[in-house]
Amino acid sequence: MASNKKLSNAFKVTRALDIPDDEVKPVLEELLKVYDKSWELIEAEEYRVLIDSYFELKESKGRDDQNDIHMKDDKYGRPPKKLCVEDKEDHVSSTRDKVNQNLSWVVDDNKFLMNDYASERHKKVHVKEKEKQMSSSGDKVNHSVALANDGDKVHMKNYICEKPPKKLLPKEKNQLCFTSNKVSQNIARVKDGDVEITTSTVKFRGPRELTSDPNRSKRSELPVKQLFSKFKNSTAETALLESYPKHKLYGNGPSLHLEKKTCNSYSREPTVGGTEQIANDLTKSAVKKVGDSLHSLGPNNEASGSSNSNMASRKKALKFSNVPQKRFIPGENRNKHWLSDITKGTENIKISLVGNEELPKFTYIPQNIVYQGAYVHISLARVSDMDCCSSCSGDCLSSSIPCACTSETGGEFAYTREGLLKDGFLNTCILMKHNPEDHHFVFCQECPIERAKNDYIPEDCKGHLVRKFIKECWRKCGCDMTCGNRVVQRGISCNLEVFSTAERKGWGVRTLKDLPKGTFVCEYVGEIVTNMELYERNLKNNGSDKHTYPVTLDADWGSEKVLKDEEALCLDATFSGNVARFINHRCEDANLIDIPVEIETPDRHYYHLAFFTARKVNALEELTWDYGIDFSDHNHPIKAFSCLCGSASCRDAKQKDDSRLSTRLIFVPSDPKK
Ligand SMILES: C[S@@+](CC[C@H](N)C(=O)[O-])C[C@H]1O[C@@H](n2cnc3c(N)ncnc32)[C@H](O)[C@@H]1O
Repeated sequence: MASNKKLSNAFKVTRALDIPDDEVKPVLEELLKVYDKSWELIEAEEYRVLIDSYFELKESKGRDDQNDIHMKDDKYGRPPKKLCVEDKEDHVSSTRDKVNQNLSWVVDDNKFLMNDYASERHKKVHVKEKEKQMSSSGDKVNHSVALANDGDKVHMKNYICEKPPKKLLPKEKNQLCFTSNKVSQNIARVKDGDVEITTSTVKFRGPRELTSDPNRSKRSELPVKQLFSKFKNSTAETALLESYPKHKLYGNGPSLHLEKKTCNSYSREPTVGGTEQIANDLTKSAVKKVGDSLHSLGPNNEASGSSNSNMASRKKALKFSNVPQKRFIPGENRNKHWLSDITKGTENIKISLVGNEELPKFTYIPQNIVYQGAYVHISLARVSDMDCCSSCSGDCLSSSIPCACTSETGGEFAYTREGLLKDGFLNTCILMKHNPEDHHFVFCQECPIERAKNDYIPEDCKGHLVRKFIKECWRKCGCDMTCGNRVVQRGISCNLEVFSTAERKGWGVRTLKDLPKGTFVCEYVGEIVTNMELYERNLKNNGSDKHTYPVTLDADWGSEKVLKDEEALCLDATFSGNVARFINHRCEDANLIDIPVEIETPDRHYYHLAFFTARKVNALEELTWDYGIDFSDHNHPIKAFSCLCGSASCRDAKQKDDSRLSTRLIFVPSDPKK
């Protein structure tokens, strides 16, 4: 359908609700930006997102207007008396642990200590008592951030007024206020003694897209003054976002992540790493030492020396890093969630989450990580010359002679030049998984699974499916990262979304674009635990978790007689994992297949488990894989869920039918007449 037609269809719906076209248009534009021009998501559920977004916008404007009126009531043009500390906490609070991000300045022995619990940074600046006042200037300002001190506390203030005050009034000094979704930015500098302080007045309009400006990190080098003059016509966020080094936004600290919002002026929850982070950094860059009085910062921007408050804030920060940044959810359905990037910037690509399930509680990790007892030994010395292609260069796939890394796949690369898994290889994997023959199973002499259940008299091994491996080039190979035999290690490149499934399976994953057969989607990432550790986790959990997230890396278990505990490994994404932890199960005809991939180590106790499309998958289709569950195994340590996959070959439905049938056969009363 042409866009015009789509536009007029959308207007038809909104007009029916008496919403003028010109008010709908900007909302639509933003949604299209966020959804990468995908109309399907906007059209879904009778334009639900559009309508919700519109009303949310309206609601937030209403709130803003009220704020403005409140401000104007003050005939002295002073900042409001009570500026919603509660609001701030409310907005910043995370949905998971109710941890709030707090940004405040505390005077500690005549020093300013900036506490930023989310980024775990502390700065101490010596300032004389009289230097604790900050003023801002600027005529067209209606939102200010300033510092106020009272007794032993100095707070960051944020208020709205037509002109920022020259001097903070004593009564206002105890107010901590840090909310806003609007207005403009102004930075003014006050020099007193040897300390130069910049105050900022901020106009928040919702963050911009952050990824595309290559000059951003260069700009971040600009001194504050230059920065300000460069951006004096922009909003604070624009200025900061544009000047902010990307690694700081998307770097190690998940909470440093800034996000794009659907609409400029949606009721803005001052978000974790959003508004606060900006103001934090504004202020950090703003407080500039001219003499010797500034405390030196450690390598991680931490103030040298530690204190109890440092420890406390560090603890809070650690807790906080697990928490997904909650975003607005438009409209009446307050249970609906939207996160623009669950990966917190750790993947190549953002992965959004939308839906009304309880928000997931886990830490996003883009790569597997050893929990405790697992033996994963990665070293170049263990990669023999036979196991790599050190004489190759550039892209191994461009050479007419297959390199040593193809030995695992019969002297042929597993991937095509287009980066897809070759049909032949893929079809064999699918066949082996779904129609395994007897010789596709191996049996361990002493199975780690049975051993974990009973150390003394383990039962016989139930068998493990023999798997075909892909082997990718790696560090000891002569080729580079563009090599066509390095697909999984380059990470996710598909546009994925976590969403709530209609079938009550909880969260699921869907693709936002069509995917051809053989596309690498993502790997299953989690904590690398030993089979024994997993067993103990399951015992502790006692089946109370609604959803479970472990996979066993048993593709090579049969090749060794007895595996040590630390070599029998599993991946558990319950507490830490990547997007794959949301992929639901489908019996037999799932559209993804999991394939073992050898990358860093030739020993097969540890390998990667990668998902490839088993057929062409259409945009918005849910992605599924067959967990390989035996629904009739009631002795399994993890109780199988009741399968809602809806597949015609659903094994759970089949075994339930079978058992119903056998029950009926037993209990059907015999006909007395016969
Ligand atoms: C790896 S998680 C998948 C993501 C999960 N739906 C969530 O909300 O986090 C596996 C859990 O999802 C649910 N699940 C997955 N596939 C299912 C299916 N076909 N039918 C019912 N529940 C399913 C089960 O609770 C299972 O323990």
